[in-house]
Amino acid sequence: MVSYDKAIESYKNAIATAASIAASLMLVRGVVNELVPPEVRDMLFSRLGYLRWHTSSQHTIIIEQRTDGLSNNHIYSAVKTYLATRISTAGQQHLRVSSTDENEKMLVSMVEGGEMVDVFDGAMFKWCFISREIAIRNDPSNNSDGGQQEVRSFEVSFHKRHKEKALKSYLPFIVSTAKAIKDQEKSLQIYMNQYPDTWSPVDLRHPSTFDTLAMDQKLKQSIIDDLDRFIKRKDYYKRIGKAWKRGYLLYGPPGTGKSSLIAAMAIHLRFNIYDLDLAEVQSNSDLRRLLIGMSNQSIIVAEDIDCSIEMKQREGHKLQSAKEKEEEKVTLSGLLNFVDGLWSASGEGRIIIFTTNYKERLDQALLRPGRMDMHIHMGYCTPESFQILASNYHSINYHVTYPEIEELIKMVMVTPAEVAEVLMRNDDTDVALQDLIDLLKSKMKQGGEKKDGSSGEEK
Ligand SMILES: Nc1ncnc2c1ncn2[C@@H]1O[C@H](COP(=O)(O)OP(=O)(O)OP(=O)(O)O)[C@@H](O)[C@H]1O
Ligand SMILES: [Mg+2]
Repeated sequence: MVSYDKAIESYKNAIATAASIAASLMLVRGVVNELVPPEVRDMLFSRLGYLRWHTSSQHTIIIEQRTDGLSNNHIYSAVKTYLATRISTAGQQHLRVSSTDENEKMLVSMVEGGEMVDVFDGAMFKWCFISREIAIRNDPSNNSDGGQQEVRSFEVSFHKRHKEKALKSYLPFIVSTAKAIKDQEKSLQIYMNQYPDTWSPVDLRHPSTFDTLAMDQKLKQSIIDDLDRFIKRKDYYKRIGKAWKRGYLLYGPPGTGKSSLIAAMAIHLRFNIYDLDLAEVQSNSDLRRLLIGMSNQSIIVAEDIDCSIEMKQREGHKLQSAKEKEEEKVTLSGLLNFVDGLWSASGEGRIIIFTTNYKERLDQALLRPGRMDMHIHMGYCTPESFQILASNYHSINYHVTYPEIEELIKMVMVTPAEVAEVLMRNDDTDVALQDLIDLLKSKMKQGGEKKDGSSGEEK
């Protein structure tokens, strides 16, 4: 009984001592604020922060915006990006919202002194955003005449038993998540070549993604799988000593989505597109310079290859001098040979895509196995692709006119571009679908029937 009372007593004393320490710390802070110069004050408070670290079960990590007062701390920017996705708008009284340009997404962040809690792997992390003014020392040598500088930092507190987790898992997780977010937001570029050998970029604003692409679902999935497999195989290509590249030949009538598929592939991979206009390339040496000027992890596209260039066999040119070869007009096989030679050394993933409206016009040398890894046929609209287009443009999954439209689509040669155009022309779904029926019927009358009623494949 006695020992119990004693324990209570000493517990009360401990609380009283803690309270008086806290009171004196506050007092100290007040006095210090009044009397002590700012530089010393900052040092003192950081010592008090240090004290707090050791006397409580909470640990704190401070992530300052600048590492040595100058260079940006990339963990700080990663934390900012990451927290913007975790912030609960409901729980915050004040939030800051910003955006760097009109097309950028809004970034939500905490205001000074704001706090939020994030849970990672069962551990609780309390974040606080701090902004302090610190005095800049007089330094005549670099024209600095003192004044104040704003120092921003994030502080994250957690129970000391999570220290390992914080440093070894949580912070690395934040950095990699932020990188993935940035990669996703980074605007892709499409480069076009200009005579003789320069690339000029514009932002890729093509809205096409695999979700909005109207094509056979199985074929779509097999393309996505092929791209994903390719991206994972860097080491495999290195081991077998082959250039880490993959070639796709897209063929089909105009308006069936070949260019849309290329945009969807670029967006899926987050690769830039180099749209190579071969008619602008005068010689192999220009082509070589263009290929060298491409950035890593990109897609090179040559559209309408049946019209733009001859596919000449190079075997007939064996007696040429090296100079003659460089000056020679560009051929597709020359392009493919260059690509093999240049890219096997660089070890970076590249995709090469050729498109044509007339596969049968292409030289057999391009079609033989091993030249282009995958031949993809983009065909006329099928009931399945019609449904994707209707859902894209009118957000519907069914309508009373579907059976009639689908029957007609099975019989008529209509491209997804034609269907898309009619659906887009009218906001009223009933009217748009009726217009489509009219179009299909008039095509039918003009003899635009498919030879094979069900496949939707171009013959
Ligand atoms: N399969 C499709 N899925 C979704 N939209 C499509 C599809 N095909 C065509 N479109 C629509 O039609 C427009 C033109 O299509 P796109 O430029 O992709 O056709 P293409 O096959 O490249 O034609 P071309 O042979 O004339 O270059 C696209 O911007 C898109 O709006
Ligand atoms: Mg096209």
